[in-house]
Order: sequence, then C-alpha cells, then structure tokens
Amino acid sequence: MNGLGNQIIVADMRGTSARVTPQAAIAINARSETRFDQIMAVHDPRTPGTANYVEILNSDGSQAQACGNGMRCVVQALTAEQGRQRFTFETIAGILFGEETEDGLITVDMGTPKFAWYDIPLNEEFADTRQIELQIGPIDAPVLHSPSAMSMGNPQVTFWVKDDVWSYALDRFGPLLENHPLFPERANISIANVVRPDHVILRTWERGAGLTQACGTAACAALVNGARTRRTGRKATITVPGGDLVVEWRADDHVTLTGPAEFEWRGRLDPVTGAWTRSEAA
Ligand SMILES: N[C@@H](CCC[C@H](N)C(=O)O)C(=O)O
Repeated sequence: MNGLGNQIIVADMRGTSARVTPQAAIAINARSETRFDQIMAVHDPRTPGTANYVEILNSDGSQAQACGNGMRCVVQALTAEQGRQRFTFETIAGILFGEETEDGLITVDMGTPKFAWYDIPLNEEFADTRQIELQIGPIDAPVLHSPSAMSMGNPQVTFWVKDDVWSYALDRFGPLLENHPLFPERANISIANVVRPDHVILRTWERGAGLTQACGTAACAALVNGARTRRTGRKATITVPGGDLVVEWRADDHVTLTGPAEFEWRGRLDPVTGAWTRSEAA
C-alpha cells in the first residue's frame, strides 16, 4: 500500500506468534519491487479493547514507535476486509485510534505530543525544546539551525526555513543529523516552510528509511512545533512531496492526521527470511 507515496507493507500476522524479523525487512527492501519505507505488522491483540497490536519496522530493520501514514494503510486494509470503519490499535508507543470517513479519507488519532528533552529523547538537557542548539554548515553561517524538537511517539526535529524546502540538500544533511550524538535513539529530520498559519510545506529524512514522499508523524510534529512556536495555528494543511495531509492539534492535546491510503498489490511473505511471492489476483 502507500500513504501519499510513503511505501508501506501491511503484513497480516494474525493467528501466528511469528514476528517479521529485521533480517526479513532488510531482504525485502533490497529488492526493487518490494522497496518500502515501513512494514506495519498487524498481530492479534494483546490488550482487551484493542483490535490489533501493530509492530512497525523501518526499511533498515529498526523498530519505530509510530507511523502515521502506515496506520492509515492498516485502517484502510481492515475496513476493506471487515466493513467496519473504526479501530483501536496498540503499538509500543501506546493506544491509537483510526477511522475511515465517508469521503474515503482516513483519520488517525496519533496520541499526545511530548516536549521534555528526556522524552524525545535528547542526550543533553534543554529547558525549552521549541528551539534547541543544533546546526549544520559553517559555524558562522549555518545552512540549517535552531530546530524545534519533540516526540510524536518517535523523535522528531523540525528545522524552519523561509525559502524553498527543495533548495536544501536533505539527502546529504539528513543522515548526519539523524545520527547526530544529540539523539540517542536517532531522529526523523524535517525542513519546514510555513507559507501561512494554516499551510506548511515539509520535507523529511526519515530515521531508518531516508528520504520519503511523506512522513505522517513528521507532519504532526511540524504542526505541533509550528503552533507552540506561534508560527501556525492548531490546524493546517501540511504539503509533503507526495501530496497534502491535514493535521490538527486538538484542545484535548491529541493530534489527528488525515489523508488517503492506497492499495497496490498483494502477495505472500515469509516473515523470517523475507522471501515473497506476488499473488495473481489483486
Ligand atoms: N513514515 C512514518 C514514520 C515512520 C517511522 C520513522 N521512520 C521512525 O523511525 O520514527 C510516518 O508516516 O509517520
């Protein structure tokens, strides 16, 4: 499936105790036909009241706590299968809610943001994470500097720019910043241009996956970081390379992400080795 071009494999692991291994993820990603950004492994529920436990793997085999575009794909796959439209899921970051609406778009309640340096986490104490000390480029003329940091379940860093987000070599800066010593669990790195308080243009280098067409949790972080630094309101369209997402930071502190999800093709997957076959029928 894909969520605005974020390449997602929804792996149906219900009825088995097997897990998708990091080795399988790396092997699947090595094939051009199955290159992906995240695998959403949908397991039987672990907690009463939830539909499924969802484990998230990045294309480098690492585990992610949250994936907004992937959750939309899971909601759409389960809605198509079961007819019902609302789901409660458990992930390592907590409980999430997802719903397909009448217009075919999917809204996921991504939970609440965290701002304390130790929750993000950062390796250094910052009293205020709306603007942290971090820069890239020459010390006296940094190319990017003073980003906002927060956790949307996963570590997120938003650099603010006033010009074209495409004029920055994110493919070069992304890996350096993702692995910067300030981030003990690495980080998702975004560049944001606030066009209007209700419109942000965003590019993201994803932890464990690299440049992507869309990153839902980074879009949530751009809105929340925008609102807490008074650059945006509490609801905005976030334009990512793959298209538009709508993010709202509600009065109850929950962040919702709305956008499309698209089925591409189906197959059978060995979760241990990553060997796969494509099904003839869609
Ligand atoms: N594509 C995602 C984010 C996936 C996880 C991220 N790479 C991480 O490791 O935190 C999204 O849509 O949110």
